[in-house]
Amino acid sequence: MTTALISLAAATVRFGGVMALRDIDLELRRGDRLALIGANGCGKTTLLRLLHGLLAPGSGERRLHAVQGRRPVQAMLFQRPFLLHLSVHLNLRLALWLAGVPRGEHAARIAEALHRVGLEAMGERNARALSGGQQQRLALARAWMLRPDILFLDEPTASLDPGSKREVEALIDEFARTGMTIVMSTHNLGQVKRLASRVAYLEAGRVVVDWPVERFFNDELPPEAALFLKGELPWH
Ligand SMILES: Nc1ncnc2c1ncn2[C@@H]1O[C@H](COP(=O)(O)OP(=O)(O)OP(=O)(O)O)[C@@H](O)[C@H]1O
Repeated sequence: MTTALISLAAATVRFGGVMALRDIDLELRRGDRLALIGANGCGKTTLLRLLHGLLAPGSGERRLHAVQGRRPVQAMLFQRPFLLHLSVHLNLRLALWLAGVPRGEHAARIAEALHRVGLEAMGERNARALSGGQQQRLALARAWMLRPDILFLDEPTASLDPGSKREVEALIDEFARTGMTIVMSTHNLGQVKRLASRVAYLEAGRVVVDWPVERFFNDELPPEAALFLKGELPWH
């Protein structure tokens, strides 16, 4: 049986006069690799923030379900990672400290995470002086260290060159294979095919389609979603 991690019921988010999300019913299940797609301003980032709990719905409901009797651990990765002008090690140590991880575990967790993303030689470098791709890998290491059940990613490869994009995609794929549930927004349909198991297409704050990835690319879509796919979205 697939287990629900987060449920949204008739959830609405409004920013002043802007209805960013309307009447969203969505269930995130364990093991999902959910891609959120749609035009600029359709509500993808707002939906990520709502699912993550950074925003509360103005009306409707968000429910977080327990995983083996505990609250699921969540982490979020932004398009441009937020890193401090400190060494790679200190950036990671700070994240562990903020998450309340016992001090005795820090060194091992940091070493494992840096190894996993291939940055083990960079520990003493200033995090802000790393390349864009390295910074995103560091942000993935920081998320990985917290052992999240759910990882939210907001256009994680948008500003990266093709090589760095491939490296970051490979890491996301690897994380998902360990059982991590993934929710990501993207403008790249190739990336959706490579990484997602499920696709939600949004338009003007509504979820128009929420289908398994094979169905999304093979079945007849509602006209507005079909029109969007025919547009000039990149595939690489
Ligand atoms: N903090 C905010 N204050 C006011 N309006 C906001 C805020 N955040 C988002 N919005 C508005 O809500 C709508 C949805 O924005 P959102 O950032 O979720 O879209 P998006 O699909 O992620 O866009 P993009 O593809 O450009 O990143 C837009 O009209 C946006 O201007």
